[in-house]
Formats: sequence, C-alpha cells, structure tokens
Amino acid sequence: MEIGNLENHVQSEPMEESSQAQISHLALDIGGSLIKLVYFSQNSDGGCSKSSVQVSNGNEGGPVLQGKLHFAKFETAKIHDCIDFIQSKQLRVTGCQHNGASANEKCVIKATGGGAYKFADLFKEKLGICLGKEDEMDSLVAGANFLLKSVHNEAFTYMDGQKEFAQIDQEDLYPYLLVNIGSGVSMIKVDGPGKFERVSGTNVGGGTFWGLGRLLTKCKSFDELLELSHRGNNRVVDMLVGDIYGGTDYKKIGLSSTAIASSFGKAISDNKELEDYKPEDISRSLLRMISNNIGQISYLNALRFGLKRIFFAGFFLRGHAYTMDTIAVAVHFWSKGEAKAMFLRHEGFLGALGAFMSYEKHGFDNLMVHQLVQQSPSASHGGDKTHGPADSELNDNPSINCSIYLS
Ligand SMILES: Nc1ncnc2c1ncn2[C@@H]1O[C@H](COP(=O)(O)OP(=O)(O)OP(=O)(O)O)[C@@H](O)[C@H]1O
Ligand SMILES: CC(C)(CO)[C@@H](O)C(=O)NCCC(=O)O
Repeated sequence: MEIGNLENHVQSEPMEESSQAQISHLALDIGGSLIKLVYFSQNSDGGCSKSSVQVSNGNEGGPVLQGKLHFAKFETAKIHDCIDFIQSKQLRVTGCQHNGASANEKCVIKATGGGAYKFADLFKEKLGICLGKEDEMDSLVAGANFLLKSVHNEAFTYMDGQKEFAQIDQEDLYPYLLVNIGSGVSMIKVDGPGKFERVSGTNVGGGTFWGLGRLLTKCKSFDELLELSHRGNNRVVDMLVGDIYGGTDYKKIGLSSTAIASSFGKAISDNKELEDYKPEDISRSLLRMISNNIGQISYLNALRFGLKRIFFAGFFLRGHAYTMDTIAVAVHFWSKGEAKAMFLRHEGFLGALGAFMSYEKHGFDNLMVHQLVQQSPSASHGGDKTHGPADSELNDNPSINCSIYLS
C-alpha cells in the first residue's frame, strides 16, 4: 500500500505484509525533520512457536513470535500523515490488545526524540496513545549496539565508490564514536551497552543542508536537492587552493591545488547573482561543505578520545554515495588513515530501534521482548522499499527478520 508519494517522503509498505500480518510493538522517534517508525509484524503463518533457542534469560521453551521489524518514515511537518498511517494499520489497537489493556485503559507507545515531548498531547488526542518517553541518546546508543551486534552486514565502509561490508568483532566493538547526523549532529563516545557520553555536537547538520539548500535552489524535496548534487560541480562555487595559488599546489602544508580553500568562496569575486549559478553546483558545494565539516569535527573528537572507529548514522546520509565518500575522505585525510569512517544500513532508525528495545527494559506487561535475533542477512530482503530518484544510491532500510521471545 503506497502511503503518499516521493514528495511526502513516506515509506511504502508491501500490501501483503502490512495489511494481513498481525502488527504489534510500535516505537517512534520524532525528530526535528523526520518521524521514524519501527514495528513488528508476525509472520502470516501464525509464527508463534516454542523456542528451540537457548535464550540467555532462561526463557528456553517459551513462546516465540517469528516475524519482521519494519521501518517507515514521515516528515515531522506532516505528522498527521503519520497519525493516519498508525490508525490505518491499527497498530494502536493491536498493541493495546497485546498488552492486555481494554479500550479504556492506558495505551503506551515508546517514543524518543524531541517530538515525544512536543507532540504528546496530539497523540493522546488523535489516537488515545500515551507516548512513553525514552531518552534520545539512550535510544541512539541502544539502536546502534543492537544493529552492530545482531544484524548481519549492517556496517560498511565507503571509499572511492566502493562499498565494503565490515565484519564486526563482537569482542572488539567498544569503544567507538557514534555520529548521528539528523537535523543537528550528536557525537557520542560509546564504551559499552548503556555506557556512553555525548562528547560533542554541531548545529551544522542535515537541517542546515536541507534548509539552506531549499532557500538557495528552490528545490521542493530533500531527494530533489540530493539528486541535483549528483550533477553539480562544486568548483564553480568553491574557491580552491589553486584559485589562490595560481593553479599550483601548496605542497609545504600538504594542500593540493584542487583542495577546497573556501567553500562558496568563489561567490565573493564572481560578480554574479544567485540566479547565475546552477542549482546543481550550489547543491554539490553545500553538501560537500557540510559533510566535510562533520567529517572533520568527528575526526577531532575521535582523536580527543583515541577512538579508531567512527560510525556515522542519521537520515542526512540517505546512503548517498557522494555524502559518504566526502565524510570518509575527510576522516581518512585528517587522521592520515588512522581512523575509519563506517556507515550503517539502517542509518536513520537507531533512535526508533532503541525505543523499540526499551519495551524489554521496562518489562512491558506480559509481552516482554527478551531477545531479538537476526535470522537472515536480508541482503535480498523482500521488505520495505524507499522510493526516490536516486534509488540505487539510497539505503534500502530493509526489514529485519527476527524473533521475539515472550515472557
Ligand atoms: N525525505 C526527507 N525529508 C526531509 N529531510 C530528509 C529526508 N531524507 C533525509 N533527510 C535529511 O535527514 C535529516 C533528518 O535526519 P534524522 O531523521 O536522522 O534527524 P531528526 O531526528 O529529524 O533530527 P534531530 O535528531 O536533530 O531532531 C534532515 O534534516 C535532512 O537533512
Ligand atoms: C538537539 C538534538 C539532540 C535533537 O535531536 C540534535 O538536533 C543535536 O544534537 N543538535 C546539535 C546541537 C549542538 O550540540 O550544537
């Protein structure tokens, strides 16, 4: 079932999975730009079996729900589309029934992000749902740890157009730097499960790219702005070292003639107006400026704490080759190859996944999620799709096969 179109940035849902399968356990991450949803649907064959897996909490032999985690997103500005979506899927109703609550009893859905506070009354009014607030940083870290530990082929490196999946050694995961690039950027040093510190952040993030880009190019959607950047040439807008040094490198300080000396610097001398620049060149320059800046600040924070691995997440990335490449090159350049930039397939859903995992933490009624197991690499998943003009370049946010162990 297609909900909205590309301009609405709404994830489509395969009809057979969403309308027929039993859906439960919804969690939300309501950010400054986007609302992210994670929900579990039981496989249509019933999918409730006795566990044959040894579960660490001693739940061996308990009921197991076989199914999938699904992902969807909406623009925060179109929160009513999200509310309609939840209503259409009857997520609330099944969630409440599962939790053994009658229609009049309190129905709590886990939610994180600033919107869990800002829109609490709206959810109560429109859906009768209470948003159970989970801390945003806690949720980001829980989501990242879950993805890195339990989901096969989740992390990858991106360099010179080459995407390479990284094998994560579970014994050697910590410490790492998590850089979440949403509207703004949070940098979190993660030392273990639930052990972390937000060490830095920057207000020059995804919201800056989309906001400034929209004003400068008149683009109507984020994907359109991203698509433009594919075709642009930043050298028309940026002032390069060679522009300043008469075409030569500045070897002594390690700067080649093609390095950007000043983003948007050409615009000061060109005697041109905004209309004289191609929107695609502006988009590319802006994307490069922001990605480069985030890459550099991330590296400096990794250096500060001696961290070798930096995982980048957040929907600014959108699995976009040029963005990831710019960030990876910045980290590589500044660290002289010492630190590594890594990316995640479910980049934008860390917070929502973390909120989802928190059902377990709070021992929600009798439907306690004890453990989630990724059962297949889901490289050729038949799950959710993201539609966009640069589809081949965008991350696919595949659904994740998993089991939920009940108490
Ligand atoms: N379809 C889209 N519509 C709007 N922005 C998009 C879209 N796809 C990607 N983006 C980018 O992703 C950013 C939002 O990322 P994300 O959802 O991770 O953060 P957020 O939770 O909204 O922000 P914050 O955590 O700062 O509150 C936007 O600012 C924009 O740069
Ligand atoms: C304010 C949050 C945490 C909201 O998600 C995010 O947008 C952010 O980390 N902004 C950067 C703020 C700063 O550290 O300058």
